[in-house]
Amino acid sequence: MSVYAIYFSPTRSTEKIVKLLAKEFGTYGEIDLSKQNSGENVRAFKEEDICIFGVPSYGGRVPAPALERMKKMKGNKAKAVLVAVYGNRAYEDTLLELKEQVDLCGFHVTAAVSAVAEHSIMHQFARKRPDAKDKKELKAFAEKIAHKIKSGDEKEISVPGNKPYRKYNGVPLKPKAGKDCKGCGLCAQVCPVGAIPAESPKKTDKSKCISCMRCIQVCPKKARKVNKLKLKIASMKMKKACEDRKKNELFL
Ligand SMILES: Cc1cc2nc3c(=O)[nH]c(=O)nc-3n(C[C@H](O)[C@H](O)[C@H](O)COP(=O)(O)O)c2cc1C
Repeated sequence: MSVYAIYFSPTRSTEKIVKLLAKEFGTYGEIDLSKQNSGENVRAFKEEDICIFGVPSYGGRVPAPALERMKKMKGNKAKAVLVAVYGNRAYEDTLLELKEQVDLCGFHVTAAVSAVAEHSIMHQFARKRPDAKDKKELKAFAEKIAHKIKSGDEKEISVPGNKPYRKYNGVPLKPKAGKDCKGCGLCAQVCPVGAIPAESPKKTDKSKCISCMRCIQVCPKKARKVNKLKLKIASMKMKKACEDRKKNELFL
């Protein structure tokens, strides 16, 4: 039996949460779907394997590159645990969309989790989450999931979400490099969708950019930013929906 932490996680909150859950099952392998070439190879799993799939919610949906990169996986009835990580607004159809893809790949979905993490665009929402309370709760979720799997309980789960899925057209916040950019190219190397040309990393291809904010997070000079005014307006619009502390949930 092998355990895998499989995640799309541009700013690494999803990665942290998936690993926190995976740790409860012992040692685990990692598949990082944030890497541009990560969907190229066929990956086949065994029935006894446990795969923990984590994605952030983008507009209440699974980020398109994450879905695309899962398509060549062959579940062969391996057990899947789904994790939707969201920035304290809502995750709407994310778990349902993730479940449908994972089902299509031939996994058996045994549990699902929604978990709150600091908003990767508007950091004032869910700041510093997952915090100690979240971590304790997520650990308890993992124990319950492990118990379900160990006991051989194969009960199908249902997750919240509606069809047709919410429309998602991206967010109009595309990071740009300012005068502090030294052209080191680190952002171009790690961009999940190749939106930053390696030969001129000051530029961003807006048609490819998914606004994941990874380039801002990794820039050693803090030279990449989104438009301040647009960010402020977006934050004001989101304030009411994001203010109160949202909860983590377990679906077993
Ligand atoms: C483009 C984009 C769209 C987002 N949409 C939502 C959303 O609809 N609801 C929400 O609660 N959080 C939303 N968030 C916040 C992320 O889901 C959250 O910060 C998550 O932890 C980011 O995961 P990561 O750190 O693994 O990249 C969005 C973030 C980005 C970058």
